[in-house]
Amino acid sequence: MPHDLDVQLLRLDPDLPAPAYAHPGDAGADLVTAVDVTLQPGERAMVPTGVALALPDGYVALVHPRSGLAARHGLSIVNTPGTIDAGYRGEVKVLLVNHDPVEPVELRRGDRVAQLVVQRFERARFVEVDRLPDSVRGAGGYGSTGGFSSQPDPSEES
Ligand SMILES: O=c1ccn([C@H]2C[C@H](O)[C@@H](COP(=O)(O)OP(=O)(O)OP(=O)(O)O)O2)c(=O)[nH]1
Ligand SMILES: [Mg+2]
Repeated sequence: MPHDLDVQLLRLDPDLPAPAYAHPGDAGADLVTAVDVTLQPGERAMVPTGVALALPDGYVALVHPRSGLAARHGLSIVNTPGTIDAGYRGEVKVLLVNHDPVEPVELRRGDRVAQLVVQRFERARFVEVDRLPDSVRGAGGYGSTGGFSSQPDPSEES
């Protein structure tokens, strides 16, 4: 079990719950929307969560979608995962989007709309070189290893 990290939290909207983990061992603490919002198909909206944080140096909080809402309603986050920098002191906001092609998504103040994953990160020192070391993958990417095995590549059909 990871140790608990103290993260300073300011409740800007004291009637709303603080971010909370639903189960022991969960990676994401649920965030709620502070406002009612209805998203039409394809529509996006930036919703406030009623909280601000001061993360310790060397940590980041990532705003992830909730899979249940994604599966049931097509609700996701435009910039998933959103990045909350350690130095950010403003309100945590969630840029929601309704991916359902037909149904609107209706959210009420207090609904859990996203989850916050707090992680350590490394800060890179970018060391410029004239040539990168060889690797097995090389420059291959973007599907270079093939696609779905159930769908044969038409160029290989006889
Ligand atoms: O989902 C998000 C993403 C970002 N932020 C806040 C915290 C973050 O520290 C700040 C800046 O985010 P980011 O660096 O992703 O956006 P940017 O477009 O690069 O803005 P900036 O120029 O302020 O860095 O906005 C949120 O509240 N929610
Ligand atoms: Mg930025």
